[in-house]
Amino acid sequence: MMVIQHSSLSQTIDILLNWCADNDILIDPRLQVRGDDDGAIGVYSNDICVIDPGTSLVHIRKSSVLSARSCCLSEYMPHIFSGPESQLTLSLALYTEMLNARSSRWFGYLQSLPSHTVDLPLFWGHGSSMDDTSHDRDAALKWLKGTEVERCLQRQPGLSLEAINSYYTDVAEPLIKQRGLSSIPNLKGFHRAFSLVSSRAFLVDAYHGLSMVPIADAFNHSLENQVHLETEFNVCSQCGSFEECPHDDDDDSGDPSSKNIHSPVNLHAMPRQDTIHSGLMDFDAYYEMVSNAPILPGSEVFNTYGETLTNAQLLCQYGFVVSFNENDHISWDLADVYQSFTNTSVKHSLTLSGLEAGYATVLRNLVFHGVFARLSESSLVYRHSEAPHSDLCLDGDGKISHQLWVALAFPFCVEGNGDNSSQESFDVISVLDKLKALFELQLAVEWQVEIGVASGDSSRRHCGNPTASRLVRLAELVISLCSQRKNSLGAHVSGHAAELDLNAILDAVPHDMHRTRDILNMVITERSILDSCESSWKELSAAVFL
Ligand SMILES: C[S@@+](CC[C@H](N)C(=O)[O-])C[C@H]1O[C@@H](n2cnc3c(N)ncnc32)[C@H](O)[C@@H]1O
Repeated sequence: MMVIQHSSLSQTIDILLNWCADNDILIDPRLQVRGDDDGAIGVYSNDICVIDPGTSLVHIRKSSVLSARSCCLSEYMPHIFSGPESQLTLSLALYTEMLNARSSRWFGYLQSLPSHTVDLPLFWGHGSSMDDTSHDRDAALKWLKGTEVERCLQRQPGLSLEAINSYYTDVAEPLIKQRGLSSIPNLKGFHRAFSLVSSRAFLVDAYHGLSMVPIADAFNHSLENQVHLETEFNVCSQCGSFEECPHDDDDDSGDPSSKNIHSPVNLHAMPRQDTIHSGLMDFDAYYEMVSNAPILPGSEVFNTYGETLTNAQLLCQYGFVVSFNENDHISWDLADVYQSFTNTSVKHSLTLSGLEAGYATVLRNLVFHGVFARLSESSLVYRHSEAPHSDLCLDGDGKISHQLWVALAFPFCVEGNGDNSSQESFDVISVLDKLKALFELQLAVEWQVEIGVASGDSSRRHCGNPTASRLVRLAELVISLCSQRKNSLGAHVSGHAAELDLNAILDAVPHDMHRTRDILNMVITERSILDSCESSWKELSAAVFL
């Protein structure tokens, strides 16, 4: 195993920067790579002037990135570019170089990486029960039940601890032992490599795929960010060529547009100001970190690891959370929604597959039918366009996504369509008409609530109206979905999170139990989102007056 011989973070950074110079990684002199008191690295502006957007600040020679293509065991590795397997393959690539220690051509870079396994929830259940963090880990694991963190962990079965351990035993260890690297491998070391890949890797192009990119990975994350990595993804997947190459003929797709199209990832339409090199430079040989916002003198320069990442996603992949995250939301899948029907008095005759098929059909036809033409007028439903994991969610204000609204309202609107209501075929137009009428009525009632006319003649006109009855049942479902979720938060803990004074519990947790504190803060956020949604729909339901 590699032993770091340096005595301080600044020495580590010096070694890194010397290695960068030797490996043709060019950093604008107005940037400074610096350590902080916690031993972490960040990038800062050390200029006295603002650095303009569109400035190319770091050039990273493509051959300097560490990937399954470039590592010492490359010829024995599959080249997989996406999905869980690409993370495992890159972990193996990184681990082999870590085992090579000083003889690795990335030693100067590797010695600058965190020397411990990044603290991902994935590993919390499997640390030593003897160490002084075990109490914190155990408490955090109990509180994360039913939260978005648990859902994040479950969403990637291919990257569960069991899957990682099996990959190590079945693939990584045998290959490393067979090739006889300088150090003996062990599972703990592989976990560290995996955690570094999870928290630092970039998908750069069709040749290197997921890669460790020195210096690009020294920037910390913020939603208010100033730089991003720019790469040309569509290079030749066999030789990395940006130009025409002999492998072009190997592409038998017959689609000429699939060959060597150089559409950049993260392209910002700004004039480029290359300040590093005044002479001739082969730009195709580099990836670049480019500014996308003004960088103030002396400030830290941030990248974003994803514009839509929630705290649960940040914690699971990168091991940290931010204090206020506007992306935080609560998600369900269709099976959860279906389950909620059976937990209420709402009668329906749908099967889960009927709901899945109906939901998909309705979503495809929504726009043409204008169901949500007046969506912007609603204070309870929002248009959810980004769907990295789930469409069925509540946003940070407790509004439901239009997809969740459809999934919940569909059973009431499909009933009465003959015997097909439990089948996968139904009269689409009739269902869309009912959904539209339902949403229009909801807007009218929302308006009544807003102006304070929650009783009186205007609402009595809903009496006996089947659309009004659907609206009440929809509200019942939303309320039930929220309360079920609240009851499942920290489900193990004596008493449901829904009833506990979570702020008092948080106050009593010592500050060094940061995992428990982070998770409790998330439980508090999730409960307040659910409370807010539940109370608005109760108010709406009370205003319908059947
Ligand atoms: C790509 S690295 C960034 C460089 C890193 N600070 C280092 O010392 O090498 C990602 C890691 O930096 C830390 N990090 C990045 N952004 C952060 C933020 N906004 N708050 C707290 N930690 C952050 C986390 O530990 C994360 O796993």
